[in-house]
Amino acid sequence: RPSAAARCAVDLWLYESAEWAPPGYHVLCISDPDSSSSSTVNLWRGGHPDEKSTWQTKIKSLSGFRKQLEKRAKMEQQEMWEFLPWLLSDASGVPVTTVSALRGLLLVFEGGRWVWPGIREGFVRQLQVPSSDTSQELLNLTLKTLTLDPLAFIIEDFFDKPSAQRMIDLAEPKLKPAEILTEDAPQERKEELVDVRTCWEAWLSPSDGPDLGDVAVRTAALVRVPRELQEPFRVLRYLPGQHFAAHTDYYEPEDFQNQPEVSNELQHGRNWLVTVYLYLSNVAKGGATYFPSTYGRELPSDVLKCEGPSVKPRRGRALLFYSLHPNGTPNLSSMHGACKVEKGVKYTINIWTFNQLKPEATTPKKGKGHRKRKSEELR
Ligand SMILES: O=C(O)CCC(=O)C(=O)O
Ligand SMILES: [Fe+2]
Repeated sequence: RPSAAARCAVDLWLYESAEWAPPGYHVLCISDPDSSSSSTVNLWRGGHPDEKSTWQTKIKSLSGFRKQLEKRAKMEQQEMWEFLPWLLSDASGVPVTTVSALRGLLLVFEGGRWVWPGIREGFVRQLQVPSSDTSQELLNLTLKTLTLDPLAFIIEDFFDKPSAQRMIDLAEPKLKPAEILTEDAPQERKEELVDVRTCWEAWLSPSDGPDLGDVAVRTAALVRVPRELQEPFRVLRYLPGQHFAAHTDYYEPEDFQNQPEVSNELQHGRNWLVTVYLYLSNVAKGGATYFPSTYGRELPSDVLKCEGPSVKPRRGRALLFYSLHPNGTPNLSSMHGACKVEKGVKYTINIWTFNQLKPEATTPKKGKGHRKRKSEELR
């Protein structure tokens, strides 16, 4: 009989070394039941190649198996599961909802959402996503791991050149200097936020044009999180000399201390999960997106200092990175910024995806007293 590893092709799913496997991710391989109707379960806790455990079990119910798994994987009970239960999924991202789907390779994401495993720096994964809502065509994509902490991936040819130009043309008349509104942040934080970004911005919606609609569909398929959790797209334009200081895309509770609505959401575990940046233009010099604090490295004292792994703007290229760990907690290593453009003009589209919808209870019922959220301004 083939080994469990061979049967389930776990090599595509296990981290090469345990050192930087992120919290809240587990890999499973379940054999079909034998004559006594028991199945063999192999669990690689943490996605670590050397943390394997094996047991026999008669699987009777999905909830029973999930309880078993919570124990075996030593998952910590999370309050957040009330709103977004941990995810048990097959390798194509389909959640397991029946006992009969409990077989073969399965993945656990304690934060309740799919998070692409990095495996190792430079790892290349092939996948297919629908090209658009309206066609049956599939687009072949290659996900290349840039860093394991944060989990960041580069994708080439996520959209084509003519569509990049059309998206720029749509955004151009709407561009305005990017504003930073920080009235709710503590004083010292406000000072930090001055001069954070000097680029111009425009907001676009996926309904503004077919290219944007296609990109929305592709992004949702790529990150395996429904489109309803995407926010409107932000286009940024950087002229020579313009930059975006290092920051995180997830919300820091302290920036929302006077906005009970958002604070409450954060307490429920609602936050930004994943960011996809689309590079719409080639830039002759400068303008790379950089990660100064990978692998928990101390933040540079100068948030404008462009250092660490980086991604050069290139028309058609996309950068995908996670602000949250697979267990749903924010990752400070996801800090990033945009180096000053030195020559050329950089255009990007930022697509942010939340991990969950607003908890019902926190949705304001009345318009009065409902303040405009400052969220976008702080990102
Ligand atoms: O333009 C970039 O490369 C990064 C932009 C960014 O970090 C943001 O919009 O949040
Ligand atoms: Fe950002």
